[in-house]
Amino acid sequence: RIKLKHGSHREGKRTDSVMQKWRGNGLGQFIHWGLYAIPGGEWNGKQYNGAAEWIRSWNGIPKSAYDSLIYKFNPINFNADEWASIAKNMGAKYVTITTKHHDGFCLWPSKYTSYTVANSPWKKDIMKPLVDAYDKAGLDVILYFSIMDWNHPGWRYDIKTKADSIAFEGFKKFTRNQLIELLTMYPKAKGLWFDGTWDKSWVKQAKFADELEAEMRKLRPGLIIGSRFRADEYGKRHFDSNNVLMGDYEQGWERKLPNSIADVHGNDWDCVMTIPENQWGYNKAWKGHIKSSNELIEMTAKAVSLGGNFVLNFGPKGDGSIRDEEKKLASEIGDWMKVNSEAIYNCEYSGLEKQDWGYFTKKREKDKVYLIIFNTPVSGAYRVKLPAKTAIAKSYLLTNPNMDLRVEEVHSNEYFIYAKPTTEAKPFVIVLDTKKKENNGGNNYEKAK
Ligand SMILES: Cc1ccc([C@@H]2N[C@@H](C)[C@@H](O)[C@H]2O)cc1
Repeated sequence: RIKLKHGSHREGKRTDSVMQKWRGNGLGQFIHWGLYAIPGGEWNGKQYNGAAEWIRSWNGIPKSAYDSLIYKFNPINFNADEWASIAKNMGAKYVTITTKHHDGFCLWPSKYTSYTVANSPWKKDIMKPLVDAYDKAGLDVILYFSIMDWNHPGWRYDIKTKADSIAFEGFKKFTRNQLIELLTMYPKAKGLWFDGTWDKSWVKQAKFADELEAEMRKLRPGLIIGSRFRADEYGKRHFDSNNVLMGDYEQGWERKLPNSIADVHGNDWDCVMTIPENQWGYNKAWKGHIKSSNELIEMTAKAVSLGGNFVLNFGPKGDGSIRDEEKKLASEIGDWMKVNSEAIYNCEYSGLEKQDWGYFTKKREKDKVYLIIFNTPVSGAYRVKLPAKTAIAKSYLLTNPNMDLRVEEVHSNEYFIYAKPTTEAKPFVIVLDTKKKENNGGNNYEKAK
């Protein structure tokens, strides 16, 4: 172990109730909204083929033209309650909302820059109605904040000269002021989701960032901050130089999922995911592979089966409305969650060996295991291997708890559960009530002949 002053200050999962609640959320909504939603990936009839929220970085749009989009921000169809109800009906338990993306435009009336909603035709604060609407709908709010800020004159990608260093000191103060401002103006926020922290200029600020994280945690006890915020004094990010997770959960799973429990190193984590291949902000072109609700439900199940949360991104249009394709997916996911969310909420990694038919989840602090079935074997038999001391007390479809399913013990601690797949091509859930095995090792079920 090497001595670190600015490495991780905590090992293992947080056990406090705020983190327990976060851990049990299972499904969240991400919102990417800002000036980039106005061009929507297109400028002067030309398509930007990168991610729409990065259009400012494209040489197809003059930077000054992009920056002047502030004078076009007037989302007449913005309805915070509608966004919150879409998320609630999808079955999301929390939302992560961009307060400021890389372009530096602030969705709140920050005192520390003029590049905010206050100086747009809209004039009003966007964050307050959003935080209040999601809170009223019963969803926790996490604030996304990009450290990298293309609008601030003090931003630098690296610090090479004395002038860079002086400019960046001003930028650091500005950043600290904005973060304290956000936590003060929106005290209901449960956490911060940091982005834009990969450049050398910020990676070199181990001491400053460590002290800033401490200041934020002191101001907001219980605040949830992920592994992406700060690097240690050797520039190590996400995991410090002793390979200990930075922050409260791992934020490395962007548009990808871990494949096995070994990939998550016993940490909390979230996976943030786009519906198209790689568009976070609104893009007029709804092209390439658009994930179906079945795919997104499977990603949610996989994430929860490996002890993480799945956070699905929505990119509202420049006028503040949410596109129909996203609303349709949210309601399809919600239809499934209305029936099956018992296998998602407050569930965790089961410790059981993955089987081909789908994913196991386990209810926290309960002897209840869920089989979320995506691939029905032609045999109609679902294989389950249990630890030696665990027996099956009861097995049934989540949608029909009064009808016991046939269970056959094919070897010791290995069973086939027989169930007819549901008629429509949608995943379904088998529940196992487990119990400790009596010492005679007897099961209630027939032994293999
Ligand atoms: C290379 C790269 C940088 C930043 C991103 C940002 N992180 C996502 C959560 C979005 O905000 C995207 O713009 C994505 C890829």
